[in-house]
Amino acid sequence: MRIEARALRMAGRLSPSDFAAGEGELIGLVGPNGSGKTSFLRGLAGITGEADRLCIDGEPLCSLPPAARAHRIAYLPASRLLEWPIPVSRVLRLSPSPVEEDSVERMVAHLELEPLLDRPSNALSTGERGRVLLGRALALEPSVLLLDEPLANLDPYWVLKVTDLLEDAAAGGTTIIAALHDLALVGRFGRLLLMREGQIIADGKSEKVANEPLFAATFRLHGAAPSWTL
Ligand SMILES: Nc1ncnc2c1ncn2[C@@H]1O[C@H](COP(=O)(O)OP(=O)(O)OP(=O)(O)O)[C@@H](O)[C@H]1O
Repeated sequence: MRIEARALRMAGRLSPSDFAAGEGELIGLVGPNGSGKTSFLRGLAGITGEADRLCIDGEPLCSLPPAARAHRIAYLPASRLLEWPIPVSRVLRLSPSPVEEDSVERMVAHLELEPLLDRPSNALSTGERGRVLLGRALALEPSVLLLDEPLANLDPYWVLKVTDLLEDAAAGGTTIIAALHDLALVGRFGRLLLMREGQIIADGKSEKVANEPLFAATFRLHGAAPSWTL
Protein backbone atom coordinates (compact mmCIF):
# COMPACT_ATOMS: atom_id res chain seq x y z
CA MET A 1 0.00 0.00 0.00
CA ARG A 2 1.15 3.53 -0.81
CA ILE A 3 -0.47 5.05 2.27
CA GLU A 4 -2.03 3.24 5.17
CA ALA A 5 -3.62 4.65 8.32
CA ARG A 6 -5.08 2.67 11.18
CA ALA A 7 -7.30 4.32 13.80
CA LEU A 8 -6.41 7.80 12.55
CA ARG A 9 -8.17 10.12 14.99
CA MET A 10 -8.46 13.67 16.29
CA ALA A 11 -10.38 14.40 19.47
CA GLY A 12 -13.72 16.02 18.66
CA ARG A 13 -12.95 16.21 14.93
CA LEU A 14 -12.20 12.79 13.52
CA SER A 15 -13.44 9.42 14.80
CA PRO A 16 -10.90 6.57 14.57
CA SER A 17 -10.67 5.82 10.85
CA ASP A 18 -8.88 3.15 8.85
CA PHE A 19 -7.75 4.02 5.35
CA ALA A 20 -5.45 2.62 2.69
CA ALA A 21 -4.73 3.62 -0.89
CA GLY A 22 -2.53 2.14 -3.59
CA GLU A 23 -0.22 3.67 -6.15
CA GLY A 24 -1.87 6.00 -8.65
CA GLU A 25 -5.30 6.21 -7.03
CA LEU A 26 -7.16 9.47 -7.63
CA ILE A 27 -9.49 9.87 -4.67
CA GLY A 28 -12.12 12.54 -4.09
CA LEU A 29 -12.92 13.40 -0.47
CA VAL A 30 -16.37 14.90 -0.07
CA GLY A 31 -18.75 15.79 2.72
CA PRO A 32 -20.68 18.77 4.06
CA ASN A 33 -18.95 21.70 5.76
CA GLY A 34 -17.45 20.61 9.06
CA SER A 35 -17.67 16.87 8.24
CA GLY A 36 -13.92 16.34 8.82
CA LYS A 37 -12.25 16.49 5.40
CA THR A 38 -9.50 18.92 6.45
CA SER A 39 -9.02 17.04 9.72
CA PHE A 40 -8.64 13.76 7.80
CA LEU A 41 -6.09 15.27 5.37
CA ARG A 42 -4.10 16.88 8.20
CA GLY A 43 -4.15 13.58 10.06
CA LEU A 44 -2.86 11.70 6.98
CA ALA A 45 -0.14 14.35 6.56
CA GLY A 46 0.95 13.70 10.15
CA ILE A 47 0.35 17.35 11.09
CA THR A 48 -2.28 16.81 13.78
CA GLY A 49 -4.03 13.89 15.41
CA GLU A 50 -2.91 10.41 16.34
CA ALA A 51 -2.91 7.01 14.67
CA ASP A 52 -2.09 3.44 15.67
CA ARG A 53 -0.32 3.18 12.31
CA LEU A 54 0.46 5.79 9.66
CA CYS A 55 2.75 4.53 6.90
CA ILE A 56 3.87 5.63 3.46
CA ASP A 57 5.21 2.80 1.29
CA GLY A 58 5.26 0.65 4.43
CA GLU A 59 7.43 3.05 6.45
CA PRO A 60 6.07 4.93 9.47
CA LEU A 61 5.71 8.59 8.50
CA CYS A 62 7.19 9.73 11.83
CA SER A 63 10.41 7.79 11.10
CA LEU A 64 11.11 9.73 7.89
CA PRO A 65 13.53 12.68 8.16
CA PRO A 66 12.09 15.99 6.82
CA ALA A 67 14.02 15.81 3.53
CA ALA A 68 12.70 12.33 2.72
CA ARG A 69 9.23 13.15 3.97
CA ALA A 70 8.92 16.10 1.56
CA HIS A 71 9.23 13.74 -1.41
CA ARG A 72 6.93 11.11 0.06
CA ILE A 73 3.96 13.25 1.03
CA ALA A 74 2.90 16.77 0.13
CA TYR A 75 -0.04 18.68 1.58
CA LEU A 76 -1.80 21.68 0.04
CA PRO A 77 -3.76 23.50 2.74
CA ALA A 78 -7.07 25.13 1.84
CA SER A 79 -5.91 28.53 3.13
CA ARG A 80 -3.50 29.33 0.23
CA LEU A 81 -1.85 31.87 2.57
CA LEU A 82 1.48 33.30 1.45
CA GLU A 83 2.27 36.24 3.71
CA TRP A 84 5.87 37.04 2.70
CA PRO A 85 7.02 38.80 -0.47
CA ILE A 86 8.96 35.74 -1.65
CA PRO A 87 9.19 35.60 -5.47
CA VAL A 88 7.10 32.86 -7.04
CA SER A 89 10.25 31.32 -8.57
CA ARG A 90 11.55 30.70 -5.02
CA VAL A 91 8.26 29.46 -3.62
CA LEU A 92 8.26 26.77 -6.31
CA ARG A 93 11.60 25.52 -4.98
CA LEU A 94 10.84 25.72 -1.24
CA SER A 95 11.73 22.32 0.18
CA PRO A 96 13.97 20.79 2.85
CA SER A 97 15.78 18.98 0.02
CA PRO A 98 16.62 20.00 -3.56
CA VAL A 99 13.76 19.92 -6.07
CA GLU A 100 14.43 18.62 -9.60
CA GLU A 101 14.71 21.60 -11.96
CA ASP A 102 13.01 19.65 -14.78
CA SER A 103 10.09 19.05 -12.52
CA VAL A 104 9.77 22.75 -11.60
CA GLU A 105 9.97 23.72 -15.26
CA ARG A 106 7.25 21.21 -16.17
CA MET A 107 4.96 22.73 -13.55
CA VAL A 108 5.74 26.27 -14.75
CA ALA A 109 4.70 25.18 -18.25
CA HIS A 110 1.61 23.16 -17.25
CA LEU A 111 0.33 25.82 -14.84
CA GLU A 112 1.39 28.76 -17.06
CA LEU A 113 3.37 30.34 -14.22
CA GLU A 114 6.04 32.04 -16.37
CA PRO A 115 4.45 35.53 -16.13
CA LEU A 116 4.26 35.20 -12.32
CA LEU A 117 7.80 33.98 -11.61
CA ASP A 118 9.28 37.35 -10.53
CA ARG A 119 6.17 38.52 -8.69
CA PRO A 120 6.09 38.57 -4.86
CA SER A 121 3.88 35.65 -3.88
CA ASN A 122 1.90 37.73 -1.33
CA ALA A 123 0.74 40.00 -4.15
CA LEU A 124 -1.06 37.37 -6.21
CA SER A 125 -4.76 36.64 -6.49
CA THR A 126 -6.13 33.68 -4.54
CA GLY A 127 -6.45 31.57 -7.69
CA GLU A 128 -2.92 32.45 -8.77
CA ARG A 129 -1.56 31.53 -5.32
CA GLY A 130 -3.47 28.26 -5.58
CA ARG A 131 -1.76 27.44 -8.88
CA VAL A 132 1.68 28.35 -7.46
CA LEU A 133 1.20 26.24 -4.32
CA LEU A 134 -0.16 23.31 -6.33
CA GLY A 135 2.83 23.63 -8.69
CA ARG A 136 5.17 23.56 -5.70
CA ALA A 137 3.51 20.44 -4.29
CA LEU A 138 3.56 18.62 -7.67
CA ALA A 139 7.17 19.67 -8.38
CA LEU A 140 8.26 17.66 -5.34
CA GLU A 141 6.96 14.57 -7.17
CA PRO A 142 5.68 13.09 -3.92
CA SER A 143 4.36 9.54 -3.63
CA VAL A 144 1.23 10.90 -1.96
CA LEU A 145 -0.41 14.24 -2.59
CA LEU A 146 -3.01 15.53 -0.11
CA LEU A 147 -4.95 18.46 -1.53
CA ASP A 148 -7.47 20.52 0.41
CA GLU A 149 -9.88 21.96 -2.13
CA PRO A 150 -7.37 22.25 -5.00
CA LEU A 151 -10.13 23.42 -7.36
CA ALA A 152 -11.47 26.21 -5.13
CA ASN A 153 -10.99 29.78 -6.39
CA LEU A 154 -10.05 28.60 -9.87
CA ASP A 155 -11.83 29.86 -12.99
CA PRO A 156 -13.51 27.24 -15.23
CA TYR A 157 -10.46 26.89 -17.50
CA TRP A 158 -8.21 26.18 -14.54
CA VAL A 159 -10.70 23.81 -12.90
CA LEU A 160 -10.56 21.60 -16.01
CA LYS A 161 -6.82 22.09 -16.53
CA VAL A 162 -5.92 21.25 -12.91
CA THR A 163 -8.26 18.24 -12.97
CA ASP A 164 -6.40 16.99 -16.08
CA LEU A 165 -3.09 17.61 -14.32
CA LEU A 166 -4.20 15.56 -11.31
CA GLU A 167 -5.32 12.74 -13.62
CA ASP A 168 -1.91 12.81 -15.33
CA ALA A 169 -0.06 12.78 -11.99
CA ALA A 170 -2.15 9.82 -10.82
CA ALA A 171 -1.53 8.02 -14.14
CA GLY A 172 2.18 8.55 -13.41
CA GLY A 173 1.83 6.77 -10.06
CA THR A 174 1.12 9.57 -7.56
CA THR A 175 -1.61 8.72 -5.06
CA ILE A 176 -3.88 11.76 -4.76
CA ILE A 177 -6.52 12.50 -2.16
CA ALA A 178 -8.36 15.77 -2.84
CA ALA A 179 -11.14 17.39 -0.81
CA LEU A 180 -13.82 18.77 -3.11
CA HIS A 181 -17.06 20.68 -2.88
CA ASP A 182 -18.01 20.67 -6.57
CA LEU A 183 -20.09 17.51 -6.87
CA ALA A 184 -20.20 17.91 -10.67
CA LEU A 185 -16.52 16.88 -10.70
CA VAL A 186 -16.66 13.74 -8.57
CA GLY A 187 -16.94 11.58 -11.71
CA ARG A 188 -13.36 12.53 -12.61
CA PHE A 189 -12.13 10.84 -9.41
CA GLY A 190 -12.02 7.06 -9.57
CA ARG A 191 -12.67 6.56 -5.87
CA LEU A 192 -14.78 8.62 -3.53
CA LEU A 193 -14.68 8.94 0.26
CA LEU A 194 -17.81 10.41 1.80
CA MET A 195 -17.52 11.98 5.25
CA ARG A 196 -20.12 13.00 7.80
CA GLU A 197 -19.63 14.12 11.40
CA GLY A 198 -15.96 13.13 11.52
CA GLN A 199 -16.43 9.68 10.01
CA ILE A 200 -15.89 8.07 6.62
CA ILE A 201 -19.38 6.74 5.89
CA ALA A 202 -18.85 5.53 2.31
CA ASP A 203 -15.78 4.54 0.32
CA GLY A 204 -15.85 3.07 -3.16
CA LYS A 205 -16.02 3.67 -6.89
CA SER A 206 -17.10 7.21 -7.52
CA GLU A 207 -20.11 6.40 -9.73
CA LYS A 208 -21.43 3.95 -7.14
CA VAL A 209 -20.96 6.14 -4.05
CA ALA A 210 -22.34 9.28 -5.75
CA ASN A 211 -25.52 7.48 -6.79
CA GLU A 212 -26.36 5.95 -3.43
CA PRO A 213 -29.28 7.54 -1.53
CA LEU A 214 -26.86 8.05 1.40
CA PHE A 215 -24.82 10.44 -0.73
CA ALA A 216 -27.66 12.86 -1.49
CA ALA A 217 -29.02 12.51 2.06
CA THR A 218 -25.62 13.40 3.55
CA PHE A 219 -25.64 16.66 1.62
CA ARG A 220 -29.35 17.21 2.36
CA LEU A 221 -30.05 17.12 -1.39
CA HIS A 222 -32.64 15.31 -3.46
CA GLY A 223 -32.38 13.48 -6.76
CA ALA A 224 -29.33 11.81 -8.23
CA ALA A 225 -26.01 12.77 -9.80
CA PRO A 226 -25.48 15.15 -11.48
CA SER A 227 -28.91 16.83 -11.12
CA TRP A 228 -29.36 17.21 -7.38
CA THR A 229 -31.92 19.67 -6.07
CA LEU A 230 -32.66 21.15 -2.66
N1 LIG B 1 -8.62 23.91 15.05
C1 LIG B 1 -9.76 23.31 15.43
N2 LIG B 1 -10.00 23.05 16.73
C2 LIG B 1 -11.11 22.43 17.12
N3 LIG B 1 -12.07 22.00 16.27
C3 LIG B 1 -11.88 22.24 14.97
C4 LIG B 1 -10.73 22.90 14.47
N4 LIG B 1 -10.81 22.97 13.13
C5 LIG B 1 -11.98 22.40 12.80
N5 LIG B 1 -12.63 21.96 13.91
C6 LIG B 1 -13.91 21.26 13.94
O1 LIG B 1 -13.69 19.94 13.47
C7 LIG B 1 -14.77 19.52 12.67
C8 LIG B 1 -14.25 19.11 11.30
O2 LIG B 1 -13.71 20.28 10.68
P1 LIG B 1 -12.95 20.18 9.29
O3 LIG B 1 -12.31 21.50 9.05
O4 LIG B 1 -12.11 18.98 9.28
O5 LIG B 1 -14.19 19.97 8.29
P2 LIG B 1 -14.26 20.08 6.71
O6 LIG B 1 -15.06 18.93 6.23
O7 LIG B 1 -12.90 20.23 6.13
O8 LIG B 1 -15.09 21.42 6.55
P3 LIG B 1 -15.21 22.50 5.34
O9 LIG B 1 -15.91 21.81 4.20
O10 LIG B 1 -16.04 23.56 5.95
O11 LIG B 1 -13.82 22.96 5.00
C9 LIG B 1 -15.77 20.67 12.63
O12 LIG B 1 -16.76 20.41 13.60
C10 LIG B 1 -14.95 21.86 13.03
O13 LIG B 1 -15.74 22.84 13.67
